[in-house]
Amino acid sequence: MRRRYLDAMALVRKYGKPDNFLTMTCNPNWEEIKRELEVGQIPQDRPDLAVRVFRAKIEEMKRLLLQEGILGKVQAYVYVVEFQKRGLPHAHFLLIMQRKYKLTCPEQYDSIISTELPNKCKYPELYKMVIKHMMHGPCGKDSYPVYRRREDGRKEKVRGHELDNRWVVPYNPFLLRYFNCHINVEVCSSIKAVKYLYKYLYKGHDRASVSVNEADGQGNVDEIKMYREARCVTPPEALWRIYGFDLSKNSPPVMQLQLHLPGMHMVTYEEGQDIQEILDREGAKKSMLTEYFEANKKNPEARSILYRDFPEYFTWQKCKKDKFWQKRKREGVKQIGRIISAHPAEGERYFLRVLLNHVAGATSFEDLRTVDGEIVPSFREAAERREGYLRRYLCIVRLPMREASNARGLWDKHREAMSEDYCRTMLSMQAVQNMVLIDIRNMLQSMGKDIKSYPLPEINEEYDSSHGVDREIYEESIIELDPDHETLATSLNAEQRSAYDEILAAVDSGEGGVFFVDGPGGTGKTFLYKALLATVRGMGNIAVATATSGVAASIMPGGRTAHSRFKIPLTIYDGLSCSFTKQSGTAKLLKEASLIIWDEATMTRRQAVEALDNSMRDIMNASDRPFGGKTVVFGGDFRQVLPVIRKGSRAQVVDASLRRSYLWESMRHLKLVRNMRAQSDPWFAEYILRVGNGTEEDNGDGYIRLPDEICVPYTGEDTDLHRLIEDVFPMLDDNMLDPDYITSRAILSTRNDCVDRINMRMIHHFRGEEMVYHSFDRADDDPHNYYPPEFLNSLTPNGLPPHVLRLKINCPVILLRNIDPANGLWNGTRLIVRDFQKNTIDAEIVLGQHARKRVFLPRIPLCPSDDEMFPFRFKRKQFPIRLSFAMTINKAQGQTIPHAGVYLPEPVFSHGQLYVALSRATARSNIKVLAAPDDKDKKNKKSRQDKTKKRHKQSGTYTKNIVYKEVLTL
Ligand SMILES: Nc1ncnc2c1ncn2[C@@H]1O[C@H](COP(=O)(O)OP(=O)(O)OP(=O)(O)O)[C@@H](O)[C@H]1O
Repeated sequence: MRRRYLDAMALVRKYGKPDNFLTMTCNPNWEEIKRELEVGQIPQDRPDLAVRVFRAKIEEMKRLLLQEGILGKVQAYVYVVEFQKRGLPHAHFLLIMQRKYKLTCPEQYDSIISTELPNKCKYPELYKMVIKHMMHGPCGKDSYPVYRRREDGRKEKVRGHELDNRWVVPYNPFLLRYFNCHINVEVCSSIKAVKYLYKYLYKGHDRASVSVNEADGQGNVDEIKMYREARCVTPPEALWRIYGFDLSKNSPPVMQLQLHLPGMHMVTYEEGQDIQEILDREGAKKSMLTEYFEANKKNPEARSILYRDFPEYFTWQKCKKDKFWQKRKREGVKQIGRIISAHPAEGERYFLRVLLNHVAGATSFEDLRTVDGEIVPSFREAAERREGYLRRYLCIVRLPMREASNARGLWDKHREAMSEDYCRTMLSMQAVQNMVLIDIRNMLQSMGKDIKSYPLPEINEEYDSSHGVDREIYEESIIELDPDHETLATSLNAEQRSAYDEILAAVDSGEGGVFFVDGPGGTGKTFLYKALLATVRGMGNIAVATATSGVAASIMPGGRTAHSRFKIPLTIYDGLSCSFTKQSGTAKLLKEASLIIWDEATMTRRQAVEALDNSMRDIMNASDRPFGGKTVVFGGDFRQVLPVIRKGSRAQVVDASLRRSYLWESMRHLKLVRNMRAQSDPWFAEYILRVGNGTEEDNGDGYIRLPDEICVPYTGEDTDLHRLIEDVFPMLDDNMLDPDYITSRAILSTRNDCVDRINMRMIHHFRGEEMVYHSFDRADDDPHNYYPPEFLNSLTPNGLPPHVLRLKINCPVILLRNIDPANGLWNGTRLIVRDFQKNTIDAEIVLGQHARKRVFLPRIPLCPSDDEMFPFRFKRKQFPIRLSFAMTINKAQGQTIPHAGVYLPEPVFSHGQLYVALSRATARSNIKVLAAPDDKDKKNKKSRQDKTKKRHKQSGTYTKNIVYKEVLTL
């Protein structure tokens, strides 16, 4: 079964790119079947009779689709007949059309798929069938286009409810009329939806028959035979006939509708014309769009018509003196409008188009930006606010931070608003409610919360497309394969290739193996992981991608942090196990997985890796084999900073590293040496590597010389820091609105207090009004109030936001918690603040695969890690962000910072810090370092003076480099 599913996926990949597929779901009409069988009731003991009739109908449907080509010529197809436990069969089709017959624009969708009540007088039979079969839906999926659903005021009473076009399940009039049963036909443009179609293969239904076919092996239906038999009907003809259009005429013309931001429409003029004259000309300020607004102002009846449908009801009049929309005298004129396209990268113009395509009746640009009576600053925000998704996120999901008991009230109050998007894709009320609840459940789950702790309505699991499959496995199965990644394997270099072959040999043999891919930055570790993931997933197997940090995890498709994926407990000790049970979805996922990847393993404590080993041996019932005999690939670079052990000695730090694990010896070490990153400054790349390896010559005290070009001269004055800031953020005033400028720069330092100092300075200079958010701090187990709030407020533990968070619009921030990994909100995600709400911050993700996404950040209670060792349980309620003009070197590990500054008022204090700080840059020209001579060594003042003297005698700037050579794998 699985094989067939994979074959189907292969077909989709082969023929489906880059556009879309048609999916169909058919349920039998029992009345019809009983009539055909000439029975009043289908005998309980003879369900096969009904199935036989249904099958015959499916055969007929195949004939129409594949031979007659009623929806267009089919390149390849897959169909599944599913027998549910209740005994009701369903048929599902996936059709991949030949290139010429792919549906690429809304007009084409609308010609094949209808989501409207047909004309009752013209097509009375079809009308009845739509009411009977198509007014309730299986369930909504994403990746489908938004079909035309005119709000034409027509309603029908169905099962006691007044329903209008919004309640019509997408259907094809011809097929519905022909078969008189529920047939949902949709266009989908994502592989996700195809996977959805096959979900029951995982669900393990009693019986299912699947057929996967390339039309005739060469990709053609037998056209010659069809031609001879004169049965080939082109799809528009078949459909026009049903619609009653005149076949002799061509399809209706398309009118391009202007699209522009306020005051930015085009004006035509002739060479030599006076600019002022052109601007003063009558009608110069008018465009189709501005006049659409005007028409809406003047004609109340126009307000139910979308801009793109306007040409059907109005004609565009343009003469020398004036421009306007005039009401058509004749109704029923087929004139299709199409709003000129806009690419998402165009930002506001794109969102303006999205709004125009969904909102009818706007009377001005401002009106379009009005949501719930409030004018929002941008079209983007207006478009997003209209999405039920965001409302769900805001309403319930940010609730864990408030009292869960509010949930029911909020649900009742905002249910409709939260359902907007699902209502649009049309479902029964019940289905909409369930889909929304399932979404909320998933969002909560990704934040580690359980919907059951909220007094919300019960979910009917039938509506969950992952129903019956453990969520972990379902999520892995719907990871989209990037076609580009499938070809990576062919471009691996020799070292990568040999690692790739070895790892895959372990996967293929089923014997398993544990590997450590050892390579400094730029040697193509991520490249190798991507190739491995694509190959293993492409074979239909499960590959689990994880990394120690969220930032690294987000680069891999389907990547998760190792802690969340493996459920590694926060408190780490020897002999630890993961906290999932043998029956859990996580255990099943890991058992099924053919490959597990854990990147940046050098940054985690060995006990976390050992916990995974313990649990894997347990779930695989193979106590004598590392990781229970799975293929597990670790990766990392021991030159980078090691796991943080608060106040830990060198021996303790080294002991916590993976290098000291009992697993180390059983790992096969695969070295990557060749730097694959384009190098503009090879000397500097070599230099950094020497710093990391501890082979750069020092002055005898562990101090190494920094290249002169990168140093900001140290004078001991406050102006030094100012200079560093100027170097890293040149002309800040002119550039502060440019997100690329802001996020490609940061100053790194060793300690939080230095970082805070720089951030304070930067935000002070940043233009705009300041918003200050104070945290609520408390000590949970302090009944006698030993720790007053002023004291708690003064604490700045690692990983926690400050008590006083000062922000301005457009300032950069970094997220400190994984609050919604599925939507790119990791610990380490970099964002730009876009607006302030009362209890949320509106921000935009600026880097990585979720870049440009707008998100709302809630205030949440945060606790410091156990390492902080407070004698009480400290809780701070604050937005989980910090300013990120400056950040600690540890936080910068894994971040891309093309223009970095390094501020070392004190020398680095742990292994790998200098290497990590310097290696953020790729050339001497894009890094600046301000390093103070060491004056901390107060114990031996004299020796310090001697050393300083000695250092001063040496020309150039020296700074400390700490390398624990015992962990390196040179
Ligand atoms: N075989 C290859 N062919 C072409 N480009 C490659 C190859 N291997 C790596 N690259 C490119 O080199 C650059 C560095 O690779 P990659 O990001 O995989 O390295 P890395 O070891 O993961 O680095 P880091 O640890 O700094 O993230 C990337 O731009 C990548 O696309």
